Amino acid sequence: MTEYTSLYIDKESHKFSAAHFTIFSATERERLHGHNYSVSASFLAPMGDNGFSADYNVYKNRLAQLCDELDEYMLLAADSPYQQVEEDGDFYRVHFNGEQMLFLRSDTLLLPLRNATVEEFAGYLLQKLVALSAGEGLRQIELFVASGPGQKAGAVWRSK
Ligand SMILES: Nc1nc2c(c(=O)[nH]1)N=C([C@H](O)[C@H](O)COP(=O)(O)OP(=O)(O)OP(=O)(O)O)CN2
Repeated sequence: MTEYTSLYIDKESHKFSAAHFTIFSATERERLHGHNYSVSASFLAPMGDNGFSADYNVYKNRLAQLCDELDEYMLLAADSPYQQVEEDGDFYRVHFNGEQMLFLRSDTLLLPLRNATVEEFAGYLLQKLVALSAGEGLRQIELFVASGPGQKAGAVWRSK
């Protein structure tokens, strides 16, 4: 039977600062604001004969890379059922409940998400982490995104 060990990466440096607003319904959304988001993850990896499972520095570097990709952007959900986003020259024009908002495209990431929430960010980053970690024998990865101390959401991937 394969022995598995869990590795936890929860570093203060794994964070990104971003602007967003959560959409609650067709008519309710938050005002634009920002967070210092933190990203952490756990990995279920096969234990090797010499008491070593997998180099956690590899996963630290991947998490840092994923955080960098989102750092200092306005994060917009492309797949919201309640808002429409169109390109308008240098801007994204966002339509929500009769309002229009303009965001500089160079400052904005239009992400394939239904909402700009910690649960959607966690799923998005997890997908990327799984792709980067393919073929490494991992059994499970759980990734968490926190919008502040004590409030976070996670997404889980399990190997088939
Ligand atoms: N399920 C979710 N609920 C909420 C999310 C989310 O991403 N997923 N996000 C928000 C807000 O955007 C915000 O991130 C949290 O707001 P709030 O907790 O009110 O404010 P603070 O982060 O400043 O926390 P304090 O406890 O007030 O310090 C809301 N819900």
